[in-house]
Amino acid sequence: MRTKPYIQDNSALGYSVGITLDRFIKSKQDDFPFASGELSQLLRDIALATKIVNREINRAGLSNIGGAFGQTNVQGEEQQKLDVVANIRFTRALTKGGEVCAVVSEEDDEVIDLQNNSGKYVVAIDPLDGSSNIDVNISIGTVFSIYRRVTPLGSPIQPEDVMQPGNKQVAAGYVLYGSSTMLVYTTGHGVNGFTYENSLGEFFLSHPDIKAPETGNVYSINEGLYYQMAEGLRNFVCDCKKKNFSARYIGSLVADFHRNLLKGGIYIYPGTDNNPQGKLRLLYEANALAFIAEQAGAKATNGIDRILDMVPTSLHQRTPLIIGSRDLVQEAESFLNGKKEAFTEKFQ
Ligand SMILES: O=P(O)(O)OC[C@H]1O[C@](O)(COP(=O)(O)O)[C@@H](O)[C@@H]1O
Ligand SMILES: [Mg+2]
Ligand SMILES: [Mg+2]
Repeated sequence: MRTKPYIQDNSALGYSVGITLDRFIKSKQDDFPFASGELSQLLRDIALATKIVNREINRAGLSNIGGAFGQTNVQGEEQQKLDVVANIRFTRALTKGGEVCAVVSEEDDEVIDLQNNSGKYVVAIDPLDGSSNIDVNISIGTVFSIYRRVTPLGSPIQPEDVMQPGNKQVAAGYVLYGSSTMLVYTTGHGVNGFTYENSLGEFFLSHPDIKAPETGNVYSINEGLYYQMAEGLRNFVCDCKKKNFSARYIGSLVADFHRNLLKGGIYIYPGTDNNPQGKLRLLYEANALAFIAEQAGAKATNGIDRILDMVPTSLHQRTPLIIGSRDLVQEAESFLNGKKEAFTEKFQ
């Protein structure tokens, strides 16, 4: 019998779909020499829930799960039906997976104890980010952080399992439901992005080893808050205008962050006179994105401290967030701390 070696040739295909998320996760298990595969399985569970949520989002305009749910969450914000649906889908996937002992979710006032004391991991999640954009067909997201529990396996979960600083994350990621659906995650060994192929029902590696540009010319901030924020930040915003930067603000943190991560730019959600700690939540919004930002060479601060070093004091704690290209974040910090000459011409 004559044989010939297989030589991969994609030239006739037009495009190559490449490596699936599943296969990628498996290949990366070598990053954890003593790993038993549970973290890998947990990432797969999240990816599976993501596919289901993606389907729900896609057809929300045709089904009865668009619109308001008629209740407010613990933050006092009006829940959308998809907030609730996504919360159920993710929590259910994490419960069935068996690797997780507790979940902190934006949509639940208390920690959800999954009654699985052998689960090694704790997950903090914003099941649906940017939910005010759902009904107007604008990009939305999911954000998640994964921690290893610190108390012994088999014992009931304790506050210290849940209230860990961001620098203890073992993995974090986000999903962007945009013109395509993408899952971006890190396990502390760089950042990789996967694009969802609808008809195959698979995520494929499309953005390997993402590196954030060191600087950029995009600033993203809700300028309606201008007169309520610190003078230093106002001066920074004026400086961006003076430099003819582009203002880009979608109002979905994941989407704003993702654009700036790939193209260069800075995202700011400031503390204000009315809300000195801003709006974004430390445990399930800021920490995950800060971990990803740093892994991609970008920066994240609350204006004083590195986000990842903040020690949480409450479950739904908020924090100001300045995140994005390294040089721009440093610049904003300098303005905020009064080290830069104030830009005198006032923005009116
Ligand atoms: O409308 P604002 O005040 O600019 O706030 C926008 C921010 O609020 C959020 O929508 C909060 O997220 P949720 O939808 O998960 O509550 C962020 O995604 C976004 O960056
Ligand atoms: Mg959010
Ligand atoms: Mg949300």
